[in-house]
Amino acid sequence: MANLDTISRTSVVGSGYMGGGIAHVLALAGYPVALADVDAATAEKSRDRLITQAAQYESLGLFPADAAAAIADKLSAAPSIEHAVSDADYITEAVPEIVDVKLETLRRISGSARPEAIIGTNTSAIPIDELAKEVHEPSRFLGVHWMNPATFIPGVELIASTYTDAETVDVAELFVRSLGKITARVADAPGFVANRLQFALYKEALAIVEEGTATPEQVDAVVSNTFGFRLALFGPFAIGDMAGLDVYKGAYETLEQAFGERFAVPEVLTTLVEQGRLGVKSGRGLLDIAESDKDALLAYRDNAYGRLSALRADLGPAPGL
Ligand SMILES: NC(=O)C1=CN([C@@H]2O[C@H](COP(=O)(O)OP(=O)(O)OC[C@H]3O[C@@H](n4cnc5c(N)ncnc54)[C@H](O)[C@@H]3O)[C@@H](O)[C@H]2O)C=CC1
Ligand SMILES: O=C(O)[C@@H](O)C(=O)[C@H](O)[C@@H](O)CO
Repeated sequence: MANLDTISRTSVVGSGYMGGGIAHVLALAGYPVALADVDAATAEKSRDRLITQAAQYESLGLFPADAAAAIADKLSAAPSIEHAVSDADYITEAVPEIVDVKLETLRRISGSARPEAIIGTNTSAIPIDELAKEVHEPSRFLGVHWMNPATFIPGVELIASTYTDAETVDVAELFVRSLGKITARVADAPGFVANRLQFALYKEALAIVEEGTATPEQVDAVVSNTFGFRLALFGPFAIGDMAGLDVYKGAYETLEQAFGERFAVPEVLTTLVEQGRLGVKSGRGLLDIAESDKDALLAYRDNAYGRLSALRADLGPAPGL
């Protein structure tokens, strides 16, 4: 049975944007965090930066009282990668998204870490199987994809490679959840789920701008105030089931006429509509939402959207955007 008894000391290799945020979360949870970077001086500067940032977050009420002192107590700057990982039980790799840099770093990490130490790479899109080839004892290696900024985004993707031991995934999931994060296990495909979808959207948004349909500012306003607003609370399939898959099918037919194969009506959608599985309005859609939950779900939705609108009104517009 997976448990956290085996994790007491952690290390973050690559103490930049993501590694720094992950180090904040680990330190706030009470774990010693050994920071490593390109050299000792950079690791030391990162430690200073993270303590200063923690004090700022604390003053803003984003971190608990005394967070900066607690983080200062837990963060250390290691003289080397090898030194940082030598006695760590859980190691985060967060060096730049350059395959050769990651492979070399993972070779160094896994060559110096204890064989039972778990190593999680924060890669955005590189298949874990590809990175595993340079990892000594790859059964303890997996993708642990935190989102930017790691401190405040709740979701973390967990990606096992062909070599990852099931126990490793279980312990990593238990650990990341114990840090207050929401984990999702996904298969080892390039971009996993988050970036595969995020970058598909981004490319279509660029096409909209390039063809003159909207400016970048208009695209951002539409997305953040329409379906992006909904995505803060529900995923695309829940949203589709609440909208009505017959409506989705009709919209795809229009888009297919305009844009061709790229927007062809998905076969699964045609099948569901033919079966009368339109979503909440017909009892079932792509998801198995129980009929008995329908009213409560829609009531939850309306309340959540109303409260999210109030929060956004309270926050006001983002400066400069
Ligand atoms: N920035 C983002 O929005 C997100 C990035 N990621 C992924 O996280 C990883 C890190 O990205 P960022 O934090 O944005 O990069 P970053 O550039 O902010 O930080 C990378 C850190 O690694 C250090 N570094 C570079 N080469 C090194 C080496 N050979 N050994 C040790 N340290 C080295 C750098 O000095 C820097 O401190 C990448 O794989 C990236 O794709 C994942 C989610 C979001
Ligand atoms: O957006 C995020 O935080 C993650 O999905 C990422 O990995 C980033 O997109 C990164 O790839 C570039 O910011």
